[in-house]
Amino acid sequence: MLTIYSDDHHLHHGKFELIDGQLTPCFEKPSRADMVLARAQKVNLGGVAAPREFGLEPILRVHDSGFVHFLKGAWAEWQAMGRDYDMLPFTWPNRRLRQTIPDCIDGKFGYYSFDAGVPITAGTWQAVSSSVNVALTGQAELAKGARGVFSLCRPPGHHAAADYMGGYCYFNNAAIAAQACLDQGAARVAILDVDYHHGNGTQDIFYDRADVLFTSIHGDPRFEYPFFLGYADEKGVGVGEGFNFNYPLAAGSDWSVWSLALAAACRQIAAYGPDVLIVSLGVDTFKEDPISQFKLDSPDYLRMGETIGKLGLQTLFVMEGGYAVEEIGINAINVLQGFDSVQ
Ligand SMILES: NCCCNCCCCCS
Ligand SMILES: [Zn+2]
Repeated sequence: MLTIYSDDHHLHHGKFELIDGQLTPCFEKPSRADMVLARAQKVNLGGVAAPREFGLEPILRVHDSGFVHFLKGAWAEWQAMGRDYDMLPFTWPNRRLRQTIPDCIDGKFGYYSFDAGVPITAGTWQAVSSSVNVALTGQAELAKGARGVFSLCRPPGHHAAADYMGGYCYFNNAAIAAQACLDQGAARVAILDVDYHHGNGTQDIFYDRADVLFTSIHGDPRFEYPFFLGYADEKGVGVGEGFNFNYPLAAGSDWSVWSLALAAACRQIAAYGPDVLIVSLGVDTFKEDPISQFKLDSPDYLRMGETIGKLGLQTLFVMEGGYAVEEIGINAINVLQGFDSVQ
């Protein structure tokens, strides 16, 4: 399987995130993607290609222009205030507060984010733009007929919605790739989000639409981030009703439980009959993940890939989370090798 990868992700390396009351060194760090690339090369998964440049247009097909232009200009605006350290938001427009965009950068940052997990640094814009190009280059390979392609995106994207970032995510790489499929003539695109955390951003983007089926298996929002979306009763709205399926699972869930949810999601995907499948590939479901509470083990990822491969769909794998850095490469590439093992 071909891997699309850009070194530009090294330009984004936040120092701290706020977790459980403490400023903690960022779990979302460059070594994550380095380890995945190294594993892909070690097992000769296939070629590695650099992304092509697609510009802002495909991003603006999914994201609000005010949001995009805020992110593009944020660092320069911050520097102009004499600040040379990471940007972090700290105030958000909660219930019954005005949804008016302030002039002050701290207010704008809060308006365009939903948590403190999104540091903006000097290189963030370049890194997130390249991460989108990695996803779109993978999508272009699929459009040329590839059975499976791996877009090794970093930063991840599934927590980012049209007009807010969060959870280490800035632009929603998978959603932008899905929209590109539709803009190029696909009638239906299915997204399977296997990351430990609910893909709230991806759900939000497509919630009122029938041309994208969203399915997600994740930690139950009653106890797990992102807390405020991801319940099983979220089925879509308007014409989108019936095209959203959430499979929240209890802490401690292992393959025996997780695989049942995968089978259910695959039944929905097969019934939907998509032209293409996009997998938001997070491997923070791993039993040793430092911020997660599922119990999948490395061999389970081979079986995950096989199950997805048996759907018989052209599939774009878009890298999302996974924070056990020593094993992230083994686990992510196991999925792709499992997929490739299905003829
Ligand atoms: N107590 C854990 C807090 C986690 N905060 C953000 C997690 C983002 C995951 C991206 S896949
Ligand atoms: Zn995650």
